[in-house]
Amino acid sequence: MDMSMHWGDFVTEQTKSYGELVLGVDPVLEDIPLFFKKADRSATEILEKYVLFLLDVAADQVGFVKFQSAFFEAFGSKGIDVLAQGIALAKKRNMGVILDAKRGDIGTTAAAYARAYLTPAEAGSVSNLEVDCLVVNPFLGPDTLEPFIDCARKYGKGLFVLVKTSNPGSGWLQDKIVDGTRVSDRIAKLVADWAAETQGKTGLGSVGAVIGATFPEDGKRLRNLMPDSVILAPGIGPQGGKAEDIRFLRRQNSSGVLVSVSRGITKVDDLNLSEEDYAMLVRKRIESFQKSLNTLDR
Ligand SMILES: O=c1ccn([C@@H]2O[C@H](COP(=O)(O)O)[C@@H](O)[C@H]2O)c(=O)[nH]1
Repeated sequence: MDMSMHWGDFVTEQTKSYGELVLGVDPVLEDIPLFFKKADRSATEILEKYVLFLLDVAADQVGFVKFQSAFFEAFGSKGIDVLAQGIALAKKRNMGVILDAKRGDIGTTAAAYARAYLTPAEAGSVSNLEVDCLVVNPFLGPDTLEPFIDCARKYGKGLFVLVKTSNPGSGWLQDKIVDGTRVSDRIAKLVADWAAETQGKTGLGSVGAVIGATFPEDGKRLRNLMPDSVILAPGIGPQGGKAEDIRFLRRQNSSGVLVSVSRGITKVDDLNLSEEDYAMLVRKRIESFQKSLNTLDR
């Protein structure tokens, strides 16, 4: 996404060309096929080859990639270097880059996170981890999200605020009623206000929400509360969500939904398969998820 673009407009454009599926990149060394593991390669060299391979294989099929920061951090500082390389390659391949780092902290620290991930070099950032969109955590309160929203206002960056997460225990706090309102609805209303304030030409705002595909009924209610937001829906595949579960997350005109799938695209049982077979399998899985999403009633 180039610097003059607005996240909501970019999402509209990319989903028209490539559909709603997002390639999730959550690399685990033990799950990487053996053909990457040449004897002279270190763990981070294997990681690098694997991540760049996935991006090359999928680049003409999907409009977005979501990197899960934790899986890179697990490799230490060299893992972060690979993340930076992956971000650079994805941008070069015209993919929108989402970083799932679930950041959130008191204002000054949030401002440092915003500099790390959402501030362009043209605005003085020296970070090589600048992405188009960041997943953020609202637990510390709305004031702590302001530095991120500022980057959305100033640089057109996108945000996904955790509203209703896909994990089985998400209801423990997110479904609780506080002052007569569910916690998730309360966050959704904040997101809706920020989205309305940051709308682009296509009507989608820069501030969106994570809603797990594993809770379709909540999704329906929450989408109504956030009509102008892009929704990121993880949870399809190993977590039990199905393509049809995202139907009610769509808006009427432009879809406004991104469906991220990580293991369901990249994880294989047979680690002995060849490079050609792995590439073919990844492409076939992407096609199959896209077909399920495209054939859902609109
Ligand atoms: O509510 C949430 C928020 C984020 N995630 C992230 O999405 C992927 C899911 O991986 P799969 O292999 O497709 O299950 C992972 O990076 C999570 O951290 C989520 O699952 N749920």
